[in-house]
Amino acid sequence: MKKIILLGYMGCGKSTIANKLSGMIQIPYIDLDEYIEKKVNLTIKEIFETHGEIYFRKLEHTFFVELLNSPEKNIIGLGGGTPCYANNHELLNGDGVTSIYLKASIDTLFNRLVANKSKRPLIADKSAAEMKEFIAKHLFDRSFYYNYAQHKVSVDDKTIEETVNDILNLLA
Ligand SMILES: Nc1ncnc2c1ncn2[C@@H]1O[C@H](COP(=O)(O)OP(=O)(O)OP(=O)(O)O)[C@@H](O)[C@H]1O
Ligand SMILES: O=C(O)C1=C[C@@H](O)[C@@H](O)[C@H](O)C1
Ligand SMILES: [Mg+2]
Repeated sequence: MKKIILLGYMGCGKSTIANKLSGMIQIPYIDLDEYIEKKVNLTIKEIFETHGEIYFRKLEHTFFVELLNSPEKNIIGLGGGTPCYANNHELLNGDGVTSIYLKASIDTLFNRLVANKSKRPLIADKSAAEMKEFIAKHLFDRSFYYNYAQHKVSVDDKTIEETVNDILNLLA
């Protein structure tokens, strides 16, 4: 089986869905953000604060390529911005990869992120009104890259189990 890559905007459910899927199909899940944090022994927030976003994007590319080149079968959950930098979108169609965009509407993302923004440096200091505007613009810019995924699964108004089932059907 190919490596399964889940991508999409912050809060679309990559970590939640990947964890559930991993348990069901018995393939290990690696979260790229967590992988980077372990490799450099800093949280994402600390990397942004200490070294800035450009440095983070370089790390993100390096470790994404490292994971793709590893021989293990696994599910890789990307960071929300991973496909949008360093030509990472081209890697979504490489040999040995099944890439799936978890597509969420602005409202779904806003509702999930508004109460849970502190670990996400790009939105941590925004008010609710600013966040909605930010998500709308950002999602518009990023959709171009997300659409390079081989498959798209809509997550709006679905339970975790329903989304996982949609993915299992794609993989069948
Ligand atoms: N049906 C659902 N599917 C997935 N996640 C859901 C669902 N309903 C609520 N959530 C919640 O949405 C929030 C965001 O999910 P999660 O952290 O998995 O997103 P993410 O895409 O990994 O975000 P990030 O890119 O910031 O790591 C979590 O609190 C999760 O519990
Ligand atoms: O959307 C983004 O650009 C980000 C999403 C997170 O997963 C982290 O990778 C980081 O906070 C940047
Ligand atoms: Mg996550």
